[in-house]
Amino acid sequence: MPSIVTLISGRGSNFEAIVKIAQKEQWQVTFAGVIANHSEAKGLDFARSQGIPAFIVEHREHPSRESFDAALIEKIDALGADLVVLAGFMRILTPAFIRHFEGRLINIHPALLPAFPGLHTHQRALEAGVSEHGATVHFVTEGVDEGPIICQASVPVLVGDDEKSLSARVLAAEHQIYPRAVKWFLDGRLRIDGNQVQLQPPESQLIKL
Ligand SMILES: Nc1nc2c(c(=O)[nH]1)N[C@@H](CN(C=O)c1ccc(C(=O)N[C@@H](CCC(=O)O)C(=O)O)cc1)CN2
Ligand SMILES: NCC(=O)N[C@@H]1O[C@H](COP(=O)([O-])[O-])[C@@H](O)[C@H]1O
Repeated sequence: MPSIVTLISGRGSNFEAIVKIAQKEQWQVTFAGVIANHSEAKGLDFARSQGIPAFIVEHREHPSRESFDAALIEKIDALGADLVVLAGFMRILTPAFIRHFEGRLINIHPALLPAFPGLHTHQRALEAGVSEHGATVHFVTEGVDEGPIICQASVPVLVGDDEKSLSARVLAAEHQIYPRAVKWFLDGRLRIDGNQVQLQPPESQLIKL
């Protein structure tokens, strides 16, 4: 049975959405563990409530990114991961980490990449005056938020939106598309052809909500 290790930094709502749909649809998958980069990550509480092993690898206790990432690799390998899911994980990962998990490391980004890579995407979208925003699931590569796109969903930016209202609308979209992308991976439907992700059998990778 394939196993997933999830990395979080905060509330872990994407992780929760994946676990709940996996339970509802009775996926054949093991959630081998959740790892947070600091102890205040509330998503650890949800993991514990579900009997999913929860761990903290405190990035502030490491002298370098390389040291932190090496500790992450050791923990993830000890748990066993066919897929590593970044879910609100807020640390840039080193080339060594990327190489170690290449092709089985995914992330959800709160924007329609390639628009708005990095942080503070909702505020930046509002400041840019875009009429649509959204979320992207992608394979993770050394470059930040540059990896091959697996799927996306768009949401409207409404008159009167602020960062709170827009982020909530995007987050609701994330909770729909991330579980879909994880299941595609688990079902062996994703192939990377150069920088393009091919889904077999084909279906739209721009998900209608
Ligand atoms: N090598 C890669 N690492 C990560 C990627 C990636 O595509 N390549 N995706 C990110 C997730 N992410 C956006 O989706 C993201 C997370 C964090 C940052 C960032 O600047 N982090 C700062 C610390 C910020 C903080 O602690 O609040 C940092 O690491 O110095 C940018 C983008 C996950 N990693
Ligand atoms: N660059 C990474 C990033 O900004 N991730 C974003 O963190 C939020 C909290 O996720 P969570 O509720 O799953 O913890 C989500 O919107 C996710 O897209």
